[in-house]
Amino acid sequence: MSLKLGVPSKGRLMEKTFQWFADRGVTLRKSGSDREYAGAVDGIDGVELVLLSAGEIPRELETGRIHLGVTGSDLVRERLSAWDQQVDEVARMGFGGADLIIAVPQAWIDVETLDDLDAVAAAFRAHHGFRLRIATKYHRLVREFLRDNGVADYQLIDSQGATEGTIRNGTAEAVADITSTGETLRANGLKILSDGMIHSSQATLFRGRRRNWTDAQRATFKALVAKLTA
Ligand SMILES: Nc1ncnc2c1ncn2[C@@H]1O[C@H](COP(=O)(O)OP(=O)(O)OP(=O)(O)O)[C@@H](O)[C@H]1O
Ligand SMILES: O=P(O)(O)OC[C@H]1O[C@H](OP(=O)(O)OP(=O)(O)O)[C@H](O)[C@@H]1O
Repeated sequence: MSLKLGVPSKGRLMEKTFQWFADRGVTLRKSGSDREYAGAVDGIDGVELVLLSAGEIPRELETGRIHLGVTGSDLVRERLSAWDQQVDEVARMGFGGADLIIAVPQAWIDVETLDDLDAVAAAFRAHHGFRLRIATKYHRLVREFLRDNGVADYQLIDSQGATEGTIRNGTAEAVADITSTGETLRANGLKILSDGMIHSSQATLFRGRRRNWTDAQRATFKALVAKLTA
């Protein structure tokens, strides 16, 4: 059986992933039409390309349905519990960079740090009778980060998109989201807490730690890594 490599099927990560492999002598391409999620690999034998949503790749690595996968380091940490026991990093790829941060309205002039947020959260609850709301799609990472930093008086509101808009819409008081240029934060009148950096993400090639690989798959993996990291 071949070694299965999962890469993002569309969007910002797909093209740069294809380019990264091409620069190292391995050609990945979609076979068939643009909507068909099958692919082909040239430049090395025994590797099969599987096109998947970036968000699904962590789980596919965990279950062993793919052996290698490219996705954001944020998504692996968010989607897998004890991620470093499920996957190994093979290569940080140097693109797809984005920071997962906590931001609050610029108008909150007394709130610059997590300690300030904690104080505001306690006052907020006393005043409103419910906990300050933080909108995010990164539930695991945000909970762990706030727990480790002693912030407890909050609730998470699930937001799968347009997260920065939740404050204007009155459904959250703060957000935890990805930023790259910072434009979305600025446009929504938000500022990042000075110690509010949760994770600095980039596209990364991961290997699943399930070790039920055949000898042929191991040999292919060795040859591929030699090419990619030469
Ligand atoms: N400006 C940005 N905004 C959002 N994500 C970004 C940005 N820059 C890089 N990324 C990274 O891209 C990855 C998310 O990619 P994408 O949205 O295509 O995946 P997805 O969640 O699987 O989406 P979908 O479910 O729509 O396929 C994350 O690792 C994220 O950190
Ligand atoms: O710092 P910036 O360069 O402004 O980028 C950050 C924005 O990009 C992402 O949204 P995306 O475009 O993925 O849409 P989404 O709101 O559906 O997640 C992210 O959720 C932020 O909203």
